Amino acid sequence: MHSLVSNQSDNITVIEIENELLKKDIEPSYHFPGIIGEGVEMQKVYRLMYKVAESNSTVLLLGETGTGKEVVARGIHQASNRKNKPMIKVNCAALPANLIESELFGHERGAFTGATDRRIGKFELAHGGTLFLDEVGELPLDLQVKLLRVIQERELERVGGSVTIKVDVRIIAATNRDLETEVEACRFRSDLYYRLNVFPICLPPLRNRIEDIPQLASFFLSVYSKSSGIKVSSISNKVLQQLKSYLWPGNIRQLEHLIERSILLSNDVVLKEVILPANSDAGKRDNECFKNKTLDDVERNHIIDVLRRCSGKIAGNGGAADWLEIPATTLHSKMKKLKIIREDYYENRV
Ligand SMILES: Nc1ncnc2c1ncn2[C@@H]1O[C@H](COP(=O)(O)OP(=O)(O)OP(=O)(O)O)[C@@H](O)[C@H]1O
Repeated sequence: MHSLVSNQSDNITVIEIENELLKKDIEPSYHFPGIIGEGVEMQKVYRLMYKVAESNSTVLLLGETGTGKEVVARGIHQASNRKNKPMIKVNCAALPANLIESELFGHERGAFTGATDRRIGKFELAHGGTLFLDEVGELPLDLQVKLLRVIQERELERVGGSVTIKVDVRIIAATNRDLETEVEACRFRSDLYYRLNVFPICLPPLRNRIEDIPQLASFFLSVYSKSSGIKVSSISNKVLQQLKSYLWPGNIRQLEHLIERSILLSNDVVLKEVILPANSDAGKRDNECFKNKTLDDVERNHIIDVLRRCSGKIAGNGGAADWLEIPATTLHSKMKKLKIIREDYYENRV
């Protein structure tokens, strides 16, 4: 009897492996509305977005400034079951340290001088939806502790309040810092880093996806031609060549602004001239955030997170396999392959 069961599960595994191989041959190309770029680097990003969107897992978006982290955060939110609830954005770098706490968690009337009314914080506003923590690497250390608690417990108290409020929020965080370096330098708490780094997605710099430049440039051309009322409908080959050989330290944002400016200066329906600054060494840096982030790393982190949320339950109703929508046998083989052991996901909470 025992060998029959194990043979059956072996057969299932073989069929699944064959299916996986077949799927690889017909890997679909993904598309997210409003996100331009069909090249191979963005296909990798879309694939990860697609895989994570419908889960509740925390996503960490990494990439240089202007690479589209906010655009991707919105894409994930729109593709999730939370799309009819708000996505609330907090820019952790834009607020003075003393205001971020009440911005995130809200405050009660009289909590501090100037708190003349009760204020609902962004966590509560995002209830049922998504909270986008932009520039999370800039968060002061004392607030990192408070954020960690809300992420772990999904509950908070408003500043000056004593009532505990439960929140159902999906977190997407973004940073252009190398958080591992920040952790080593003791500027970012390692426990918060591990909580956020559940499903990292690295956005490629524009210089690594030059195949997308013509499409992005035409997209911005049509947007800004329309909004400015100046008819410029195509781009000369010479300009396209220039755009492709530039290193784009400011990434897509820089390309967008360049096209906007060039339209205003153009007096032809074909864009024949753009004024690009000289390439600097800053743009030549390798994209650090790709370091040690293979698809296996991403998959491993995601499985561990799901296992934690399912309190270590693998099979059956409410188990991790159920959540991941794969057979328990597949999950077992993935765990074996990715060397996931009980200690990775079973926490002894005090
Ligand atoms: N794939 C894309 N398709 C269309 N527009 C894009 C894309 N990626 C980025 N953009 C545009 O480029 C600009 C910068 O994008 P975004 O703000 O998402 O970048 P970011 O990585 O969050 O930047 P920062 O780190 O500076 O906050 C925005 O105007 C956005 O609309």
